[in-house]
Amino acid sequence: MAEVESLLHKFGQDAQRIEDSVLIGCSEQHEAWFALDLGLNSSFSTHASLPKSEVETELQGSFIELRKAIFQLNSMDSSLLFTAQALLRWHDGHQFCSKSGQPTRKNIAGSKRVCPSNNIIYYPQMAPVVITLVSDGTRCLLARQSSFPKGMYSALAGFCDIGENMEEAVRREVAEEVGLEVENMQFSASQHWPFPNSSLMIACHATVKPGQTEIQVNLRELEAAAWFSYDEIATALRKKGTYIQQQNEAFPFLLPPKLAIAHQLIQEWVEKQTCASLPA
Ligand SMILES: NC(=O)C1=CN([C@@H]2O[C@H](COP(=O)(O)OP(=O)(O)OC[C@H]3O[C@@H](n4cnc5c(N)ncnc54)[C@H](OP(=O)(O)O)[C@@H]3O)[C@@H](O)[C@H]2O)C=CC1
Ligand SMILES: [Mg+2]
Repeated sequence: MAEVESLLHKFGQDAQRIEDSVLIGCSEQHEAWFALDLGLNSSFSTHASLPKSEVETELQGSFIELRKAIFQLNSMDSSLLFTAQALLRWHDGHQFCSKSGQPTRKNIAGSKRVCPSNNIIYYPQMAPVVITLVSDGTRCLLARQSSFPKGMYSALAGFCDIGENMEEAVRREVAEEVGLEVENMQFSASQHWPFPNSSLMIACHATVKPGQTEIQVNLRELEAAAWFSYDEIATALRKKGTYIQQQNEAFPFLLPPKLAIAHQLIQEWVEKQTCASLPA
C-alpha cells in the first residue's frame, strides 16, 4: 500500500483512490491481494489517467494487453489477472443503479455495489459459455473465427441462451455452427475466462453418430471448421517456439494457449486416443 501511495503521489494523484481497489484473492501466507485500476485506459476509470510511459519507466515494466499476455502467463498469475480485469471492468460498468439512475457504491472488498437510494444490491456477473470438443471416434473437430490469431483453431464455443441447460446449449451450438447432431456428452472441467466480459467456460467432450460427420460451416459465425486426425493434433501439441514464431510458418496450424480450457480438452482427447490404441 505504501508503494502504491508513493506512486500515486509521484504522479500528483490523490491516494484516496486506493479505496477503489478490489479484493482478488489471498496468498498461502494469508496476505490479501488487491487490484487497482491505475486509469491508464481512460474508459476503465472515473479518475484522471496516469501517464502510461512514465509509469512504465517508474515500475521498470511494460503494460501489455491481457489477450497477448495469455501466451506468457503461468496459471496462478493468469487467474489473478483474469479476476482483476473482469472485476474492475464490472465495477466500471455498474457505476449507476439501473432502476433509480443514482450512483452506486462499492463495498470495501469490491464483491458488490449498492444503490443508497433503494438498497438494491448488484453482484458481479459471469455469462455461462459451453465449449465442446466434438469427436467422430478417430478425429476431432476444430474451428476458427476470423478474430483468432493466424492459424489458430479451437473447440466450438457459444453462450448459453436464457433458460437453457448445458446439454441443450451444447446441442444447439454444435448444430448452429457446423450442422452436426451430438450424442454422448461428457463434462470435463470449467474455467473463468475474462473475455469478452466475464465468462464461465463449461467444457465437455461429445461424439457424433458414426457416419454422420459431414460439416456445414456457418460462415456467419466461423471462418472455417474441419476434422483433424490424431497425428495432426499430436504434432501441433508438440510444436516448440513462441506463438509469434509459429504464426510465421508458411501454413501455421496452432492450438489455443495452454491456459485456455480448449487446450485442456484437446490434450485430454489426445490422451484418450493414445489409451484406446494401446493393446489390452
Ligand atoms: N477459454 C477458452 O478455451 C475459450 C474461450 N472462448 C470464449 O468463449 C466465448 C464465446 O464463444 P463464441 O464462439 O464467441 O460465442 P457464440 O458462438 O455464442 O457467438 C458469439 C455471439 O453470441 C452472441 N451473444 C449471446 N450472448 C452473449 C453474451 N452474453 N455476451 C456476448 N455475446 C453474446 C453475440 O451475438 P450478437 O452480436 O449477434 O448479439 C456474439 O457475437 C468467446 O468470447 C471466447 O472468449 C472461446 C474458445 C475457447
Ligand atoms: Mg461460437
